[in-house]
Amino acid sequence: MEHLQPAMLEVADLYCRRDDRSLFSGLSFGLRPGQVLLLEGSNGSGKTTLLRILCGFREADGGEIYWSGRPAAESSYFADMAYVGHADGTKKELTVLENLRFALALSQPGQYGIDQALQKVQLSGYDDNPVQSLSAGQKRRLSLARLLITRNILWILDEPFTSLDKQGMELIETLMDDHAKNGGMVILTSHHDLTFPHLSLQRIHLDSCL
Ligand SMILES: Nc1ncnc2c1ncn2[C@@H]1O[C@H](COP(=O)(O)OP(=O)(O)OP(=O)(O)O)[C@@H](O)[C@H]1O
Repeated sequence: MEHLQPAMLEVADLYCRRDDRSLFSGLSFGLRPGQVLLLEGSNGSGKTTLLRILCGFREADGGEIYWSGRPAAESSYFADMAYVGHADGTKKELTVLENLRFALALSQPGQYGIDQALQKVQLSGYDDNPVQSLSAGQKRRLSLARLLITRNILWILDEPFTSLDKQGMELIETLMDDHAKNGGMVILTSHHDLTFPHLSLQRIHLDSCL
């Protein structure tokens, strides 16, 4: 029955060039609640660029993005998605707690409260630490806590496993799994192999989208 459910995110015929070089063209895919899409491709193939287009940070050179059947810009798309990129998106001079409160002030509350989220990402006890005193992996965990405390449907994650230890990598897989089971969607790039036994995992290889 799954195929009868319409795609909530529909990307149609997307085209992007950079410095007179086509990065990808004719790129089309759909994503339904509960699905995870892994973007693969060699270095420089355009994975980050595609994610930045999906987040609205950059315009595509052609094509359309639809959310629930409407053009993304005319829908709740930008309120419904959350992005975690290479920069961790936190303010380094503020504490862990201040950063999360700040994120919450800009968004609707999500599934977890701040304390619960910090516990989930194993940052309990770091509430009053300035972000600049955290390790790279702890900063990455904090950016994941931000996803948990705010309401969002689509997670867009650029290399989320970077800087994480084995336990942290398993944690992300669990969080993505839980998010998908709750009807969420995830688009991510990763050079790591993923092992989601239960997830409906789609893969797109950007090297073949020229
Ligand atoms: N700020 C920029 N200005 C000009 N060109 C850029 C810029 N950022 C990326 N590019 C170019 O765009 C192309 C795609 O880069 P992108 O970062 O999207 O690739 P990627 O697939 O994410 O690579 P990686 O696997 O190395 O992270 C590359 O050729 C890169 O040189």
